[in-house]
Amino acid sequence: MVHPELIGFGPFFSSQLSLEELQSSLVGRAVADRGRSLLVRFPDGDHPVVVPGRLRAEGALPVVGDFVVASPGPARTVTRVLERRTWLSRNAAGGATAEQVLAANVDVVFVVQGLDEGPNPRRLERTLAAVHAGGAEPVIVLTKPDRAEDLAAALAEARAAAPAVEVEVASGLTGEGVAVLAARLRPDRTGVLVGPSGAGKSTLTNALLGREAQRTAPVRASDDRGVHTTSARELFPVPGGGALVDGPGIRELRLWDASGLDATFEDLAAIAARCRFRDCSHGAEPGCAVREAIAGGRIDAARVESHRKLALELARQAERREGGAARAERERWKAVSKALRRLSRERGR
Ligand SMILES: Nc1nc2c(ncn2[C@@H]2O[C@H](COP(=O)(O)OP(=O)(O)OP(=O)(O)O)[C@@H](O)[C@H]2O)c(=O)[nH]1
Ligand SMILES: [Zn+2]
Repeated sequence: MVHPELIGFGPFFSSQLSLEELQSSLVGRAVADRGRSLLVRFPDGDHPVVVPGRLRAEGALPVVGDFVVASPGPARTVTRVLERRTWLSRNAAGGATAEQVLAANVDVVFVVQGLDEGPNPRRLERTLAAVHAGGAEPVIVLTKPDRAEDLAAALAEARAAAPAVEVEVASGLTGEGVAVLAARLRPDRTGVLVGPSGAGKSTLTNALLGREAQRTAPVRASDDRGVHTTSARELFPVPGGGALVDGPGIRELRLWDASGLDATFEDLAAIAARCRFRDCSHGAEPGCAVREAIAGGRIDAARVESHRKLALELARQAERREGGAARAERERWKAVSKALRRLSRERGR
């Protein structure tokens, strides 16, 4: 049995399932996450599911976009979260260095910036690095073209910050470019819009979903408290194909891992490969190809500086994280040696 109602369900996921699971109605996709409750779309309809504490302990909590397997029965319980193909994550708010996955199995991330403020290359680089880290395809979307002082210059600036990323111009107000973005979600890809407050994400989302402009989308599903409006991350089918994840908390992505950095700075990496020293800091070392490229106007000094800052930030994060892991390991060994001492005391008695 195929699952046409499970947008984005394909071979990557079906190969993780047994034949029985595939034929059951117990495979679904999480479509709404309200913090404490999770709504899952199954072939036989939407059901709120129970998420066992075991998954929390394993750090495998399902989020919007995840494909899950549930146990049968009136209260469906998630027994398994399928391996994610991609994800969108940020550091948990509040500065703790814990990763928070905002949405799973996202194919395309629209990185939105408003042309009233102009593209912000440094912010673009930071966001793109976070997107690349989760494996999704980024697309830069410049909104409010009517507010641009110089549209061509703005486009050039955005392209320079992300040589390998497509740049689109779109407006949810006039409808310009909306069809182009919608086409990127067909036939059944999952997209998400990220970007600073006021950039035009809600306006674009409404245009893509073909719904009335509104600040908060009413949640159509109901739970035991009845239909209500809430701030949840939610997956909406897009007319014409695909889906869009919408909801709070997807504003400013903070970096999580370094794997996205190289993809964002491919041009710099290519130049740095020609530095005489492999660990060149592009400071005072002789034979530095990067300094040469800056002097020759082939790369922007601000872009090199941005890369240096992001790399440093990642190194600090990694250090903090490893510090935490080392502490946990010490505690574990303390507990083990204490238990051993107790054991040997008891034996000695
Ligand atoms: N001039 C102009 N204004 C636009 C355009 N698109 C959106 N806006 C306006 O920009 C303002 C912010 O748009 P939103 O869609 O609410 O922005 P947002 O990114 O969702 O903001 P948050 O919800 O705070 O994250 C609104 O007043 C929109 O009407 C556009 O193409 N041109
Ligand atoms: Zn160098």
